Amino acid sequence: MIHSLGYLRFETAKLDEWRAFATEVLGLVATTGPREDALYLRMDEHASRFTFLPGETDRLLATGWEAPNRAAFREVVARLEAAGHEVTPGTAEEAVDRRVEELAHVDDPNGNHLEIYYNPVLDHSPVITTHGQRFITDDLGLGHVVVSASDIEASFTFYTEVLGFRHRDSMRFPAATFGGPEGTMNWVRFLGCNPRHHSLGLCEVPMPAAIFHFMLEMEELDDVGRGLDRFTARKIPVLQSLGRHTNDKMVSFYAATPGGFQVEYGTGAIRVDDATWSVKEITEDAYWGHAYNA
Ligand SMILES: Cc1ccc(O)c(O)c1CC[C@@H]1C(=O)CC[C@]2(C)C(=O)CC[C@@H]12
Ligand SMILES: [Fe+2]
Repeated sequence: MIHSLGYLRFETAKLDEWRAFATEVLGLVATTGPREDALYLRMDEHASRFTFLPGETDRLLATGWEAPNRAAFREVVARLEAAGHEVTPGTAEEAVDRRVEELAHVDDPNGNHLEIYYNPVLDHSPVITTHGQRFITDDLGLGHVVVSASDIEASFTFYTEVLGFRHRDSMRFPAATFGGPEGTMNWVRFLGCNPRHHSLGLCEVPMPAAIFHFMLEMEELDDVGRGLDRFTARKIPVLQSLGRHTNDKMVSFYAATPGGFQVEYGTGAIRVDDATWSVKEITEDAYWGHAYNA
């Protein structure tokens, strides 16, 4: 139903900081786009995977979810409407700005804004990343994103039953980590829509729509190690040290972005076959590493 996480759109009060961070530290490729005042970033042949619009605040404006074709796009819209969600058609101008054929807007039950689209425009010029790393994208989408879900049951139903995401696994964490009551546990649930283990994480926290992190996956461990060196050299806080996740087996670290949320920079994740996958509860975030450096 949904093919992949296609793009992320942000508002930022720190556009110049984001431009330097995204290109020099993350290694994304700055490109031009319909708006002169926006920052567009490429990872692959998609014309833009990340768009930053200048504004007053730093926040995620939309997760862009790609439908594989027109029929699938129409079906997703119909399913959303049948389930009682308010779907707003994107305008022709919005489609030009996102460089897709058509899009629709909808909010998830916790206020995170989604754009569903199909037929993205490609840019066939070579993707020359700043540090020569290759991002693993294409049919797996740009990576993954973890968002807040104050009512995680409602969001879980929305993404799995309406949009067709598959539950891959979950983990409990102390609610007190994010200001919840002492002694109770909350869920983080990992959902996929293609062989990438998760394209979306839902984090049960008593807060409004928000992004925790986005993840970029690279081909080589050296790409991640060199990335870690760049964060260290610039004294950008690394908030969780290098480690290997117990669910998708990714080796990654987490660091601060100019937006106040985090980036996960990793490699080596497994691919999932829905025919044989079975849902699990993991009890540790990592086999080793991922130490919190608060
Ligand atoms: C546990 C885990 C597995 C794979 C991932 O790609 C991944 O990001 C995580 C951690 C998810 C999650 C988070 O992003 C917000 C803070 C959370 C809820 C914690 O406090 C523990 C797990 C963390
Ligand atoms: Fe993650």
